[in-house]
Amino acid sequence: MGGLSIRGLTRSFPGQGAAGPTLALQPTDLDVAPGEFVSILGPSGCGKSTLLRIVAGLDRGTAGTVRLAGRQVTGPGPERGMVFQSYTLFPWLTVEQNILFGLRERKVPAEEARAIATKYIARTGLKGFENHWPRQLSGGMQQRTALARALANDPAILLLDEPFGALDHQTRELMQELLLEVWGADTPETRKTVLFVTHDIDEAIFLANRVLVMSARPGRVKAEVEVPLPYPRDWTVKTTVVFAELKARLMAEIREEVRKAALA
Ligand SMILES: Nc1ncnc2c1ncn2[C@@H]1O[C@H](COP(=O)(O)OP(=O)(O)OP(=O)(O)O)[C@@H](O)[C@H]1O
Repeated sequence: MGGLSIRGLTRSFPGQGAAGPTLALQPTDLDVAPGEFVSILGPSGCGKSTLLRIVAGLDRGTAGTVRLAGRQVTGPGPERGMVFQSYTLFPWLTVEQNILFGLRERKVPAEEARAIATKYIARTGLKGFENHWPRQLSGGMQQRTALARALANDPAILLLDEPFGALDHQTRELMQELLLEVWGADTPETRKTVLFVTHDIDEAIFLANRVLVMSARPGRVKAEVEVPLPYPRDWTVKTTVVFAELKARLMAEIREEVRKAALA
């Protein structure tokens, strides 16, 4: 699946009134290998969402390049699947229709589209809820549907911006396990590349091959930590010494940045 290569990416937003421009992202380089799962941690306002939105093609960098599977990103495309923190299902469509949406847009034949939807409904534990409306679903179920909708398009990369941020703690932990199950259901060759933005250190470690820490604004990648825990993982890895050591390292990195952001 698609590897990501970012070179010299910056983003500044024009200021309003007397305020000068906001530099959201300092020149940033980042390589993510095909099938790699990378978490991005950083203090509020450090440019995490900006980075993800540019990779998604929903925003443009002020300078620099983003390439996915060798192709320059210039706008949104079905090879990039996104899930946001806020619930973004189409309220006038059922669970199944939401999942079918991108497939219909791409004119995938109806029978094939339905088979794909059925596969992801099963993988995300939504069987029996196909005909429910989003308003009838819990937050966790809505995010399962959003994940299934993103995966149904068979994207090269999944861009997840705090997808579990609005969920209660227990649901969030279940969703983390579900995400790893769904991601791990593919073979290592066909596994999706994932960029996962979060504020939660445990979540970042539990999910990823590699955790990046961004500096306070203007953001840049200031540290990266490999996570040497084998997959498949379940919640018990959170109780291991390796996990605790990684957490201590990342807490030290992130505390420094959160303090800088708070004093800025
Ligand atoms: N459209 C915009 N216009 C002006 N400034 C913006 C815009 N989008 C983001 N910014 C500014 O850019 C900086 C980075 O924002 P961004 O949302 O990327 O941060 P973040 O790390 O995702 O924050 P959080 O963790 O709170 O979601 C912030 O100072 C924000 O106010």
